Parts: sequence; C-alpha cells; structure tokens
Amino acid sequence: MPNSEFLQEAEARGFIFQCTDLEALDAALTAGPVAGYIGFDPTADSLHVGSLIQIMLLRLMQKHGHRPVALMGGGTARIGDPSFREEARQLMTGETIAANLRGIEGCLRQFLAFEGETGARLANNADWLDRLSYIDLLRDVGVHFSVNRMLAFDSVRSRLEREQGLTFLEFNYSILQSYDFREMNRTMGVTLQMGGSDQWGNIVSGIDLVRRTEQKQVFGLTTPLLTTSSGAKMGKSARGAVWLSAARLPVFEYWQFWRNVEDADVGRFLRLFTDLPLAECDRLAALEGAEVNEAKKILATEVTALCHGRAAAEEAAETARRTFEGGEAPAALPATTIAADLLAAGLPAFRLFAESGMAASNGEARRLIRGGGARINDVAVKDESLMVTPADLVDGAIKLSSGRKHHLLVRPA
Ligand SMILES: Nc1ncnc2c1ncn2[C@@H]1O[C@H](COP(=O)(O)OP(=O)(O)OP(=O)(O)O)[C@@H](O)[C@H]1O
Ligand SMILES: N[C@@H](Cc1ccc(O)cc1)C(=O)O
Repeated sequence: MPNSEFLQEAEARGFIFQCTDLEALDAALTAGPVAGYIGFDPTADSLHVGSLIQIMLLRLMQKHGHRPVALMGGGTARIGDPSFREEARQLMTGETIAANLRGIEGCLRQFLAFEGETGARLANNADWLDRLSYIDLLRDVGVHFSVNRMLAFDSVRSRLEREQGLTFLEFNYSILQSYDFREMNRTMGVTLQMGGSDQWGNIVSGIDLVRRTEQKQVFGLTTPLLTTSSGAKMGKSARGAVWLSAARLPVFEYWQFWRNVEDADVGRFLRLFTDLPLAECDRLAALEGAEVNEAKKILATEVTALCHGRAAAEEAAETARRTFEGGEAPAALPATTIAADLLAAGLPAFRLFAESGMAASNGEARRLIRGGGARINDVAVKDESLMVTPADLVDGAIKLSSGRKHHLLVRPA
C-alpha cells in the first residue's frame, strides 16, 4: 500500500496499470509536491472520452497538492504517434493543427484549473521541437537511443511485421516524446510522465534519456486502456467518438452515453470519472435490478457536470426525465423490436417509423413527419432523414409517437 495520498487514491480508483518504480515514486510524492505531465496530440479539434481517464488523473494530482502539466503536442502532431496503430496517420497541415490546438485547449480548460500558485500548467511542445536542428539533435539525443531496443517495443512490433512497415518519420516519434520529458524536467522540474498503457514504450524511452543525460531518476505511470465490459475501446460509439466538446457532441447526447453504459461498468466508471467519494461509488455500484438505472443517472449527471458544468448536466438529466419518464409510464406502452444491426448501422427516422409499424409505409411515415405528428423520445421530428442510432436508446428502447395518443417502444433484438 503506497504512503502518498495521490497514489493511494489513484490505486483505489483503478487508475494504475504499470509504474516504472512505484516505491521510489511513492517516496518522491511523500517528500513534497511532484510535477507530472500527460501529452495530448491535437489529432482532432476536441478530445474524446478515451482521453478522459488521463484528464482525471491530472485532476487527481492537483487534488493531492501536486502540479499537473497538460502538454499539447503541437510539434509531435506533425509526426503522428505510431504506437499500436495499424497504419500511419494522415499528415495534418499547419492550419489544421493550429485549429485543433485551440479546440483541445478548450477541452483541457473545462477540467483543470490553470490559475494561481497551485494551478495546472499548459505547454505546447512545438515551442521547443520546432526549433531543433537535425544534426545537433542526433548528436545530443540520437546517440543515446538504441535502434535494436526501439524495434523491440510491442507498440511498433505489428507494424514491423507487416509489409507497409513503419516510415522513418514515425520512427522518430518516440525520440521527440523523450526529448519533451527531458525538456520539461529541465525547465519545469517535471519528474513524472503518465499516459495510457499504449504510451509505455515512449515513456520508458524518455526516462532512459533523462537518466543518461541528466543522471536523474524520473518516473512513468500508465493507466489501463479502457474498454467497455463488452470489449469495445472506450470512447467510440456507433456514432463515432464520444467527444468532450459540446460543439461536436451536444450535452444531452454526452449525458445519454453515460446513462446507457453497461451495468457491469457503473462502479468502475464512477470511480474513474467522477469526484464522488469512494464509499459512495461503492454504494452505487452495489445497486441491483431497476436501481442500477438510478446509479447510471447519477453517473451521467456527475460526469457531464465535470465536462459541461452542473447547470447543463442537470438540464440534460431533466430533459431525459421529461422525455422518458414524463408522459405515460414507458413500461405500460406497447413495444416491438427492430433488427439490432439495422439500428447499429443507423437508419433515417422515416424508415424507423415504417419498419416498426408505426406507419404503414415509408411514404406514410414521411407524410407523418412532414405534418409534424411524429416524435422520437418525445421530441418532434422535423427532418424525415434524421439518423437514429443506438445513441438514441434510453433504458434499451426508443419511444416513437404518432400524434398525442399513439406510442410505441422499439427495442433492438
Ligand atoms: N480507451 C482509452 N483508455 C485509456 N487511455 C486512452 C484511451 N484512448 C486514448 N487514451 C490515452 O489518451 C491519450 C491520447 O490518446 P490518443 O491520442 O491515442 O487518442 P486518439 O488518437 O484520439 O485515439 P485513436 O488512437 O483511437 O485515434 C494517450 O495517453 C492515450 O494512451
Ligand atoms: N504520444 C501521445 C501524445 C504525447 C505527445 C508528446 C508527449 O511528450 C507525450 C505524449 C499520444 O499519442 O497520445
């Protein structure tokens, strides 16, 4: 059991996968404030819930009096991290990277407090990587890297085994991430780098560089790579990524994503993604039967409040309550099923009305929608081609209404 409060809570909440030297890190954290960083490449203009565990870990550091540093990879995004990726990333233009940086900074600011003495820090590695000169870099840093060792990392193995391989551009990525660690150690006193378990190779390379050139011990800590209980990579839904920016994903849909998690995930997600005390997470995780749904609503509201503010989260919860619990009790409504793969692929609203039997044909469904008489989950359908996907499921069903009196619950089967 670690002595430092940060590691104790990180462990209890399920954040820790691997650490390069847990005992020594624990001693450093116990001795005083530690600065630790996590890097985020601006590969899109918003972060998604896959990065949320990393953001929550930075918050946890801050809570326990340590200094979190969020590094935006404005420089590394020009290369693209090949770790565990099947194919090279599309190269991005300078304008795209600049726009993405603004979006990502917005996401990070939603979660971390950057003000004041104990505030988090925000950095951009373009500030130092863009200035590097090739031969100097090779002599200063390249000399400490063993190609044999770089090729042995799991994160690049599958690429090396395949014909199209790994470009020399990508091969340089871990050198630059290692350079970041050393640079931030020198200028900001950063002694810890964290990240998802896919970052292990890059993190260990950085630790090695600091040890060789600075004769200092620094640390690496990785989180598990989150999947849902059914094995899907966390963060992606049938509609694509679950984005943290409201411009990309409306707050209500974000709330819904958390409301619809699998029963077995409720406790784990409460511990990782909310600030609720552990005892409360355990209590909610132990609920069974219909009560699990109450726990999921609390999860959805708490997670949404951290990302979008409490008022927006409460509003989403209230919209859901009105939509699904407002009118008739959903259990009392007639119900039918629709092929699960049809819904998984997404289908236009008019087809759902026709497929489910709420309208006799596609034509009748279109007329119903045009006439303003169709509602999905109690929200009027204005566009007959509105795509309906599993993200619209609430308690496993989609409520269709035709006029005021005719309702039908549609469940995937
Ligand atoms: N499902 C996940 N669970 C835990 N950590 C994750 C997950 N997805 C991403 N991360 C972590 O978040 C940080 C940023 O991830 P990354 O840049 O690979 O995401 P991405 O590029 O948006 O996703 P993808 O690789 O699917 O395109 C890294 O530290 C990574 O390890
Ligand atoms: N390589 C990380 C991002 C990152 C960039 C620079 C760093 O110094 C650290 C991490 C990723 O792909 O998620």
